[in-house]
Amino acid sequence: MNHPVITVTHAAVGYDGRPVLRDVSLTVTAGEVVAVLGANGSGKSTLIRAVLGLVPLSAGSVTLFDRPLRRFRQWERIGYVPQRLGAGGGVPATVREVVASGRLARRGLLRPPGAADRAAVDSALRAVGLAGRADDPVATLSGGQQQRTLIARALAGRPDLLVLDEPTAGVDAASQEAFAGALREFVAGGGTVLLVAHELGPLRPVISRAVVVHEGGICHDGGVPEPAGHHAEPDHDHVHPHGPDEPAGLWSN
Ligand SMILES: Nc1ncnc2c1ncn2[C@@H]1O[C@H](COP(=O)(O)OP(=O)(O)OP(=O)(O)O)[C@@H](O)[C@H]1O
Repeated sequence: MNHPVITVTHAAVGYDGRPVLRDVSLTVTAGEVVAVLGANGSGKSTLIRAVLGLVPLSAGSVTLFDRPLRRFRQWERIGYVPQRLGAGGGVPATVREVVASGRLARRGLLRPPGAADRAAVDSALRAVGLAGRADDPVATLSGGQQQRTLIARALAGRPDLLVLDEPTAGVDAASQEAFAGALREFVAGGGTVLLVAHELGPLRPVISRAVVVHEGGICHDGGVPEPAGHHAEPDHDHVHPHGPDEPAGLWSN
């Protein structure tokens, strides 16, 4: 089960000549749920966008499912939920329509949806707890429910890898719980996840590994660090040693 899904080797990325990531190496293997953490502007989104080929590397390389990025063609194997699209903005589409659009890469534009498409859409809606809202316009949903709709859209494509940029930022608690359940189910079915997060909340038990981006590099790759401010909690008992490489304020903005 430890087949490499994402391999980033000595990657560097910059915008307009300004370096954001320098010499980043990271491997994500099948079945892992890897959280990318770090302060605002540290380069978390840049890292996952580089993995997907959405920003060019100035050095290093990326492989997806053992294929160099420039030769990777099986995009239907990847579900990507970018950072917040913003409010529905009056989009008249129903929840089911948005989720069904996640099947397009699988079935092609010109073929009408078949039983497999409908089953994938229904199961994705159930996974995120929105089966009861399927026929409602997305614009009538809360921000968290809209975010869940986008996650269901990615799941409906039956990807092998899900890449999510801050899927729970500003999302209500019920949606966070629903999302954690959907992720657990996705991974139980053999999926792999790379996600950017500020706070893990209900996702914490689902995360198998955390990567912390700091000053253009990865300063931690391993267990999920404790959130900043944890020491201030009244029941904190100081039984766990903190690693020497754990930067202060990891979770703060
Ligand atoms: N398209 C772009 N053009 C120029 N600079 C950019 C671009 N995208 C990001 N940056 C800059 O690159 C740096 C890293 O941004 P990035 O969005 O990767 O960080 P992040 O860790 O995901 O931040 P946040 O937690 O705020 O989402 C920031 O200084 C940002 O301003």
